[in-house]
Amino acid sequence: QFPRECVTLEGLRSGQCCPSPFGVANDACGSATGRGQCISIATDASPHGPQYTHDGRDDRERWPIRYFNRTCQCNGNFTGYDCGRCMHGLAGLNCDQPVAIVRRNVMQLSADQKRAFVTALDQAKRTVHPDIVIATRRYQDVFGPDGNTPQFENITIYNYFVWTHYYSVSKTFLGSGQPSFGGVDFSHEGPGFVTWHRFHLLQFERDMQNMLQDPSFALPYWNFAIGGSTCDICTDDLLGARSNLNINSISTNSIFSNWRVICESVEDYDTLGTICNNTETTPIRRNPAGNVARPMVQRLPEPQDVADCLQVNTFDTPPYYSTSSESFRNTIEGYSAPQGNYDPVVRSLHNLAHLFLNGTGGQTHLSPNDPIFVLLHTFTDAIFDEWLRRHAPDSAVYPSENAPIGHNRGYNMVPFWPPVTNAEMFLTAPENLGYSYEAEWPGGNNHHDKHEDTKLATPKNQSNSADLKRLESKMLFLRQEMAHLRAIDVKLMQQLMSINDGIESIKWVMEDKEGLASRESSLTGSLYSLLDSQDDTSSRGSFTSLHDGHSDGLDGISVGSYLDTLDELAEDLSEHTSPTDLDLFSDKPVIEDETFSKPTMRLRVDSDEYYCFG
Ligand SMILES: O=C(O)c1cc2cc(O)c(O)cc2[nH]1
Repeated sequence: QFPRECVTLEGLRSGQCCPSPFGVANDACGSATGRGQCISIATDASPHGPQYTHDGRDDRERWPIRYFNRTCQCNGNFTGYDCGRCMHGLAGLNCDQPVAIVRRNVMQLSADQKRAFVTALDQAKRTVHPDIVIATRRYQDVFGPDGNTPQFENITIYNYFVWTHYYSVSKTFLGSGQPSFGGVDFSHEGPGFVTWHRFHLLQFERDMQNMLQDPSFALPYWNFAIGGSTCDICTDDLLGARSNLNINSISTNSIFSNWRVICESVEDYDTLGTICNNTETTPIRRNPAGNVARPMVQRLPEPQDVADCLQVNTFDTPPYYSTSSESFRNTIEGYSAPQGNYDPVVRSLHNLAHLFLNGTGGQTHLSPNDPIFVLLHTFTDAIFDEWLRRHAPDSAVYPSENAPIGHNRGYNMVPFWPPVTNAEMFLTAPENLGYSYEAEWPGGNNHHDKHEDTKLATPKNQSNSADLKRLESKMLFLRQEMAHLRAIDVKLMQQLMSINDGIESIKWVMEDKEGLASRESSLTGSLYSLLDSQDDTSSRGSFTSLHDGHSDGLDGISVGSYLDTLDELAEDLSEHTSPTDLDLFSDKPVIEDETFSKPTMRLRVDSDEYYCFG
């Protein structure tokens, strides 16, 4: 939640968190190099909805003002709590090199890619976050029992991802002996659901990129809209199969069977007023499709549910809550039916996917402990991004007031640092946030037409389209190869002409030496006739079929013919020249960058065209 260097006594008392990048002393936000400057934090002053009735009692109100009121504002493409990093999708010293981050269907990754992803998650579970520490006490106790010991703790990268979710959904503590207030949720049941989870993933992806030192690392997604009652990603090469010994556990063949959850003691936090920390307790529980008491959550969403949801035109509707009807946000979140109508008994799409998991992943304070959360939310985010692309909404459709606390457009999302508003995540991802999804959606650009075919790509036709993409890139590769071959073609042609020049010189020498009458040059004739013929019976095979509709005019030249020609020339030369004469040429490779200087000549390469070299 806060950079380690800011949670000193001095930092907390000053309310300023403007570190210097790269360990340089006294260069707040890298202002000396123009990276950024330390500014006052703006917070949302608009009224929130009626759900929260305890103003003044919660550290998360007007986030992050209870802890800090000054932060770095970064210039240009710089970002981060100290302006020491590049904005999403950019890399390099000056943050001016684009990096393509493509989030792909996890089922379509190769075995190596799957293994690398699982291994990276496990590394994140064990690696202490290099920059961020978490508060382990509410603000009133954060200076410790003696008032001089800030109550912050290290946390691993993955556990930080879990902790931020827990902190955003936790209840408002109202004092010992009083029940905590549960009518508050800074990341669900409001318009901020999509923007909060989007940033949550972005931050985690960024942490993973830094950990792996790979700026192109991309989180994959789980297309959970496949219907049926099978968790297709619950296999040991991915998120873990079911244990043979315990229906609620993950197979010991999966690395995730070793994971232990954090934030489990929610009753303690709520009664004692404490906060979850990095303490790991019990294994992940998961029993996909196993909630027999609730048959409606025993099946995954259908492909058609996604197609329907994408056609809900309005981003959100009053009261901007889990009771909103005809709201895209409430539909993708899953409190409405996929067609948009609110129905209190319905659980669909995102909510349904959570509840289907039936265990750790189905409880809001715990759910990211199950790494399926990551993939479930990347797919949710992919749907959100597709909705943004299709409907191209004005930023004003995101409510600026009267949404539940934390969900107004200008609210800084809790508990992220540096402050980031919901509005900043309400933008199409490829153009504004530096990542995209490799996903197939129904109907292409048919977003406003309810009558067109809007069937979501099933895993089968998704894999067809991935095959198509692979085929396209193979074709691109082949075209490049062809261009390369054409370049070789030209060089061969040039060398042939040089050889021809040489032959002409030899002829001269021989004629001169032997005083023979001038005769018709069989060699030159041979060269010309061979190039004319483009003979498919060539012993080297013909390359004339290379023509691909992207002609640069050289496609008709046959490399095979040139090589044949060279053979014949060599034969001719051996017949008509002495070894001494051949020595003139023998140290020249057939393909070499440098060409002999040669007179301009026109060379016929097929019946209609002449090419000019010289
Ligand atoms: O009951 C629901 O609808 C429900 C459960 C659940 C768990 C979770 O982690 C979420 O993020 C949402 C959610 N909804």
